[in-house]
Amino acid sequence: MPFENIIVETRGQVGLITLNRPKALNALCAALIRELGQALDTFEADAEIGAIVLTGSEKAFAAGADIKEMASKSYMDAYLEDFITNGWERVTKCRKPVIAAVAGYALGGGCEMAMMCDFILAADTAKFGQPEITIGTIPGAGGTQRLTRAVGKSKAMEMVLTGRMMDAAEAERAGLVSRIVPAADLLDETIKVAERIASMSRPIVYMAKEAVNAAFETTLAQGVHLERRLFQSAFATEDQKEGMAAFSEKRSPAFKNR
Ligand SMILES: CC(C)(O)CC(=O)SCCNC(=O)CCNC(=O)[C@H](O)C(C)(C)COP(=O)(O)OP(=O)(O)OC[C@H]1O[C@@H](n2cnc3c(N)ncnc32)[C@H](O)[C@@H]1OP(=O)(O)O
Repeated sequence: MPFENIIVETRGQVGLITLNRPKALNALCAALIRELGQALDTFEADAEIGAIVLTGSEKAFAAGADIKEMASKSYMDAYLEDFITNGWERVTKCRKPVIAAVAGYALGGGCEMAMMCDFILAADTAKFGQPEITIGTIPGAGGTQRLTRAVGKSKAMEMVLTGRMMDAAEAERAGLVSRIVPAADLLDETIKVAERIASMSRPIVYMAKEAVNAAFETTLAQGVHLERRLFQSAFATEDQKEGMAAFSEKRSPAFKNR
């Protein structure tokens, strides 16, 4: 499928989506968001793909929503098109794990898009921020909620109220990113991580992702209850039998995704 704002490739069992509007620092225009949704739909439907990587360029993962495109919207435009919900949250609906590989700027909607992924690997050049306040608005794609859950109220509030950026080291200390990788190795390392996930049992990966995500949506008791039921369900899979047999027989498991 031809895309104008993203590059879509596969690397073995990994689906790779590269945001590709270099002149606008990958600003997230409506067409890009539409294309991203189509690419995610394709990878979700592809039985060969076990994990997805979303990345940008060396200079920018994404510098936010396209300011020039949204500047003249009226309230009624924003309300009727459900501006920012529509399409943006597609990544949060993926069952396959989506990893953000972030180098350079991840600002505004760029930071929000990275946070919608399952986890973030950051280059040492990464800079995260919610600078919407500096252009007379507030985060509208989940930033006030996901950043607060990721780094706590104090840091999130400071960033949202001042627009200050966080570098990669601060983002790692605060728990926003899982780890930092030298910029030159970011994509290879992220694909390696995605390949490892893709080599695991697909249904078990889905269960694990569902259980971790529940931690953000439920009480502790409800989350632990869901985890227990999913854990018990794993015993209904062929892959649980295979994984545990392979351990005892000191060999690698051959998962069948069943
Ligand atoms: C999703 C919501 C609801 O939460 C809302 C948002 O996301 S609002 C957007 C939040 N993001 C920002 O406010 C960041 C805006 N960009 C910048 O502050 C700077 O571009 C920078 C600090 C990231 C980089 O600065 P610099 O290296 O000096 O490059 P520039 O010359 O500024 O940019 C190069 C080129 O890209 C265009 N650009 C950058 N960001 C955006 C954007 N978000 N929307 C549209 N276009 C963007 C910039 O205009 C330049 O293009 P030209 O004007 O030279 O054609």
